Amino acid sequence: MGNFSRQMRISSALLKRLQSRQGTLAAVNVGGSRSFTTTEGHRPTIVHKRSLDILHDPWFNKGTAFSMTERDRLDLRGLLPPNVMTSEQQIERFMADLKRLQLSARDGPSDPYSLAKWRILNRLHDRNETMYYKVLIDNIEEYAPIVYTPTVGLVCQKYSGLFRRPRGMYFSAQDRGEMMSMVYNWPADQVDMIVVTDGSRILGLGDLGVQGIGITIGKLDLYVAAAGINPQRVLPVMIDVGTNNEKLLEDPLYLGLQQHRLDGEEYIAVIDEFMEAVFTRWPHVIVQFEDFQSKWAFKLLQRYRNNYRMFNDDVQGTAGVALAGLLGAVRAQGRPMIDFPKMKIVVAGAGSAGIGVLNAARKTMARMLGDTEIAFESARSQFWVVDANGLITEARENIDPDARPFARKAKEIERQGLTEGATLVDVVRQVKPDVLLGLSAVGGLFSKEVLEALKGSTSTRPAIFAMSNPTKNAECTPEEAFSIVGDNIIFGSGSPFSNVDLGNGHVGHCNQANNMFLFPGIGLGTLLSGSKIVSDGMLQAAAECLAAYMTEEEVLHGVIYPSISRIRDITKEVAAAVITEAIEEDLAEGYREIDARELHKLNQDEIRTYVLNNMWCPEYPTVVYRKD
Ligand SMILES: NC(=O)c1ccc[n+]([C@@H]2O[C@H](COP(=O)([O-])OP(=O)(O)OC[C@H]3O[C@@H](n4cnc5c(N)ncnc54)[C@H](O)[C@@H]3O)[C@@H](O)[C@H]2O)c1
Ligand SMILES: O=C(O)C[C@H](O)C(=O)O
Ligand SMILES: [Mg+2]
Repeated sequence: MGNFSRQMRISSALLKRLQSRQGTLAAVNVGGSRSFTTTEGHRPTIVHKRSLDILHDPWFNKGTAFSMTERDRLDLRGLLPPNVMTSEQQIERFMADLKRLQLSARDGPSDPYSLAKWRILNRLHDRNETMYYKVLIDNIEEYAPIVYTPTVGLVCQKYSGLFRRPRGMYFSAQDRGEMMSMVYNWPADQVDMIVVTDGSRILGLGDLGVQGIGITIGKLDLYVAAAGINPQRVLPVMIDVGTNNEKLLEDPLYLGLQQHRLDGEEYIAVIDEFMEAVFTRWPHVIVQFEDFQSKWAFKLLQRYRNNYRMFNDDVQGTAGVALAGLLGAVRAQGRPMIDFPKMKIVVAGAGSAGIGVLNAARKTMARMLGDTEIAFESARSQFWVVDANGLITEARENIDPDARPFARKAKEIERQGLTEGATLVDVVRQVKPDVLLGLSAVGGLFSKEVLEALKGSTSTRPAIFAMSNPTKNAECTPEEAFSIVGDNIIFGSGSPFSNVDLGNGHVGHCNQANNMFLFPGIGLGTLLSGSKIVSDGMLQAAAECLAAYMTEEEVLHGVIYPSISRIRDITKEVAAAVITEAIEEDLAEGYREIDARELHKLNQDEIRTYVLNNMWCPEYPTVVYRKD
């Protein structure tokens, strides 16, 4: 017998009658094996479970076909994407995906079987979490590109077809006023890490609406694999406030709310309600904001960062990773780090990521120059920022307030032979920068012409960071960079690429400049320090730890970031640095049985051991049954 024929609906009128007759609150457990005949002549299916237990039970699960009243009755609200589907729609979605399978499995960005691998891993994740994480940790280099960037981008794009079992929670614009109770539908009493998105800017792929949940799952996979956060204490969250992606708005198989995005006060009210709800149920949780469009990324960060344990990965995590790369590029030229304020840096992209990097780099330069206002002002002139409209100058109309501090002055650019809106190639040609850094989400932006222009760099070893994700959005490939600019360059990309064979036994090293080297350690360090906020100092400590991680020899060989196979070790180091800083700033309040006073007594090695001892490892525990 198929699932659908096994399912019988309990009408809400019948439910009320049953409840009043039996004095029970829920539709489950009604009458044991007794059965009632509904007005439609159907008999209800008696279930002895609710919440995730139902979704995980192939006998009773209807997935997205659970009606809203059933979702309320069975404590399922928030555990499914918001769009209720008919069984016909479910089948159509499944069939469309099945038909696409062969094609889909072949269009992985660099690996033709990436989606097929993702499906197999995902099924293991659904069946056996311990085994899944063991596979992931032991083969992180091979499978990070599948569960994380770049394949996760493809997964988000194809989420409608790939969706099987829900993972994580969905809060939608329709849940206003309900979130405080909905959070109790999640089965875990302890949640350490939430990664939340509103799906508005997923990697460089734009607005993917509810399908963006995939990125939060991928980030939390790294939290478990790299930081050893217990997988039973992570929660991926999608806040569905609608989408402005017209294709999804018209797609009958789309799983999210088919309305335009909420904006302004209405939008903020939804995010506020979510924050209040999760921090009420789990006061010690850390919330990582991920892939929010720039318009909201900064505003929400300012709104919450002083009152909640939260940070924005794209703004703050990326800033730290890029900063570590910039310092690495100075070291790779054989110069002391203190020379950093002399670097000329051209940044393409002035969104949440680009501006985050610019602010962090400017502050670091200013600190190195004596931390005065004059130093801060003089650091500004090391940056040239190019966005979709070209070079940003003070002459720009309607300039974004976050970009304004980096707008070049008229006098300066005149001297440099540049004008408002100058093209990237002209800027590179005139400025002859030490570093060209891309966070534009425009694949191929560092064209042959731009790279040719970079050959005129005044640096002995120019650095190119093509940081946009996923692979097809990278501003250039390492092959292009090494072949056009020269063998001596430093190269980093957001998504993984292979090293380049330069001939004569030489290898052009491709670094992965991705925030994955920081966010797991920032989260773990914050958790274990017990700090109530994620301070600028803690973020700076994380970045400096990453910058100092590589040896002199590695850096001189162009290796400025660790390989992903070392991600657990670098994460431990970053977490220890974050804890040390939290202690120094008197923010550390302790974690579980270790209190603030004890934390203060720990030396560096003891802090590292403390971190290691608190990292979850994928080993089977002994399981016993107890009736409670
Ligand atoms: N490697 C990492 O760790 C990392 C971290 C965060 C974000 N990213 C990537 O950075 C990219 C941007 O993210 P965001 O949140 O800042 O996005 P965003 O959409 O807010 O910003 C994109 C910026 O690029 C500019 N841009 C567009 N076309 C351009 C062009 N032709 N020339 C120059 N600039 C152009 C836009 O004007 C805008 O300022 C994404 O691809 C994302 O995946 C990478
Ligand atoms: O997710 C990534 O791989 C990095 C970053 O957070 C991004 O948005 O691109
Ligand atoms: Mg991101």
